[in-house]
Amino acid sequence: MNPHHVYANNAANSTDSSNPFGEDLSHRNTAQESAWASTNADARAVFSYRESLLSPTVRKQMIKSIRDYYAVYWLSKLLNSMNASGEIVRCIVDYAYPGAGTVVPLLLTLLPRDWESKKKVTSLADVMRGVEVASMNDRKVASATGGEEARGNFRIYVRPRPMLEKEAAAGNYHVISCSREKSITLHCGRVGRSGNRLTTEHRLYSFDRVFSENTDNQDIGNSALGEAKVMGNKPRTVICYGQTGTGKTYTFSAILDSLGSRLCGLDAPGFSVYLQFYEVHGKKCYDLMNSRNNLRILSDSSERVHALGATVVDFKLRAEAEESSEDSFKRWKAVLEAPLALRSTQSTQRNDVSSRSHSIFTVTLINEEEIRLEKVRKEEERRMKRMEMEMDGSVVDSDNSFGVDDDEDNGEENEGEKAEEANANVEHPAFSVINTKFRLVDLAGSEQNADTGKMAAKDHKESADINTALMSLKECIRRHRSKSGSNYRAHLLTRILRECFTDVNHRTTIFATVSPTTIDTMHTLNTLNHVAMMQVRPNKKERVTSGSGKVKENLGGMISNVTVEVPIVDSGTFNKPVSEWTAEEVRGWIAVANGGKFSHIVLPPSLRGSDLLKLNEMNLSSLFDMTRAEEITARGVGEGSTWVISANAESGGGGGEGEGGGTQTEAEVGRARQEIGRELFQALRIENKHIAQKRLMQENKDRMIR
Ligand SMILES: Nc1ncnc2c1ncn2[C@@H]1O[C@H](COP(=O)(O)OP(=O)(O)OP(=O)(O)O)[C@@H](O)[C@H]1O
Repeated sequence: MNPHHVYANNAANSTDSSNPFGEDLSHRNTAQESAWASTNADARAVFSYRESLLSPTVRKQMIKSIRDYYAVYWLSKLLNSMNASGEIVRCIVDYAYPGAGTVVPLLLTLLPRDWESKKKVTSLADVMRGVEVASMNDRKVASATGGEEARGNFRIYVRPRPMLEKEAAAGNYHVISCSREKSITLHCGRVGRSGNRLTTEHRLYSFDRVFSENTDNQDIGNSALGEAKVMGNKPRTVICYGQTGTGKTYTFSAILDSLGSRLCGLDAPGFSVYLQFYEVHGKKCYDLMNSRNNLRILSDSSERVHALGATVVDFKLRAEAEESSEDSFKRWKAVLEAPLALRSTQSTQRNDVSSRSHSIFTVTLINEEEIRLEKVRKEEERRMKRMEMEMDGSVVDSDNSFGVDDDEDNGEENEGEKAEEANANVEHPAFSVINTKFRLVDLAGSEQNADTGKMAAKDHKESADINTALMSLKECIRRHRSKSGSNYRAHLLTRILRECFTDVNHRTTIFATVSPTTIDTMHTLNTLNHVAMMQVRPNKKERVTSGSGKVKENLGGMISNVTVEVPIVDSGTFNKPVSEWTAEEVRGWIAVANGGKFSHIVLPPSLRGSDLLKLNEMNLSSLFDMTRAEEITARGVGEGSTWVISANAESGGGGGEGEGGGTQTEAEVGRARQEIGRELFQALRIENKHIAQKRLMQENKDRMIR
């Protein structure tokens, strides 16, 4: 047996946590991560993203890739605007990035000169195309989102929070950036299964509004409440949505303060303000204004939803004539202090004070005169009805119009009491005459199993309930947007928010909060993808070209997706003969040679250039003599320390790495192996010849100068 083959099998069975790059990979080897790596595709993705933070080599390349993306983005914009000649651009680029990174080769692809010899960088040319698509679509979206009608009654705002101190201390770096108040770019990096290449994806999304990390709370409050004096003249719901620990409650509190300060500064004699505050926890509903009393959610005959028995606090705008707006605001804070403290929270792995429920706060602003008139009208209606019934000789019924009681979990109640309470609610001005209604919702955060590792079974169930509620909400919004009917009855939360999907006059703003850090890339991706789907499509027919040349369906607000493959090991300049390459240089070359064709191959860590040259085509093929089953087993044990090859990945499938691919017969795998061995053999010789030529030219040049 070939000695290298023996090594391959040893490597596959090794439990050594070091990898060919000499890094500490202990973080890869926990039992859970091994399980993730071989079973759950989603968890595997989290693992790859984490790797782009934890491995110093990957981290360096990831940061460089983000920097290069922006350099290319702005330089391509500059190019477009100044109509510069190739030579000028080359000078600018050389000055700004002297021989560094991928920027220069990227921009060189723009220049007609040398175009033919740059053919091997086709994927880089694709990157440029992607960037152009991004800037083009940016303009399209800006104009398409202009009309009020076209935008529908949902608005999507995105608020990234700043990086927390503990995150920075743990070595996190930024993977998002916001520009021009409308767009946000998320940079995702995923390490390929071989450990040789990093795929960086730069996803540019456009929304109604994107705040910067430094936006202050007052700005947030103003955006949530609108420009109107108090809170707009249309009923409105603001929903804080996002991953756990990203600032939903922080944003919710900011909006509450802004609302309070607006109301307290109001000089509106004859108006009353009514407050309700309750939370949905699992299938139950609790009154936060009154010691967490159990509430029932009922729908009336016109399908309006009411929290039966919820305390309605009459907040006097000016308790006394001489009360200042500052004192009024203090009163506002005092009224809300107890309910805020009563919310279900828990310390979790991601947030010391994590909300475990969905809090719903409602403010109703009512003109007392209208209430008086409404009462008169109602009394008159009742009197007429009674008279009609007396004339018919039928029984007089109460005007309890509540028809549906869907929450079976809340137990039986005395019917008389229920009717009485229902009447009380119906009669309450907050539900009969509404001049302006503003509802603020702080959703519980979405979580993934990776975040809930230390939770008890009960907490996992709670977390699953939260995710179910959020899924229902997303589905309702998606259906509403695609006009395919509403299914708000699916969950208590969506029943409460029914008007958002059924009332054409109701305005809903989603504040999607996201984390800026590497470790949360997967979450941020999910949040942005979900809110992008909630956003009205700027143009239904619009398609987006990704950097890899694939056409993808536009995700509502998402407008561009650029994918760049980055070798993890720096290739250096390759100006010494192959026979002199160190093991590190061999890996560097493997990662980039033939446009990355061999990048998924993992070679024995100590294989030097001289060793490689000794192998013929057959010997090179046998380096990868592993069946698919072995390959999968090998993934669990310190990824990157095994030799793997997937015929799928190598035959141009692109997505072969880490995806598992389709089933292959042994003969197919064998053929693929032979093919790659032959190509590798030839590529090595061509590279050797090329280096020798370069050397000769350089020597001639030096001689001429002398
Ligand atoms: N924009 C911001 N500026 C400064 N700090 C912030 C910001 N957003 C959030 N934070 C901080 O981040 C932490 C988590 O915020 P918060 O509790 O609001 O998250 P959450 O999304 O409500 O989490 P959960 O879903 O678990 O309840 C808090 O310490 C908060 O002070």
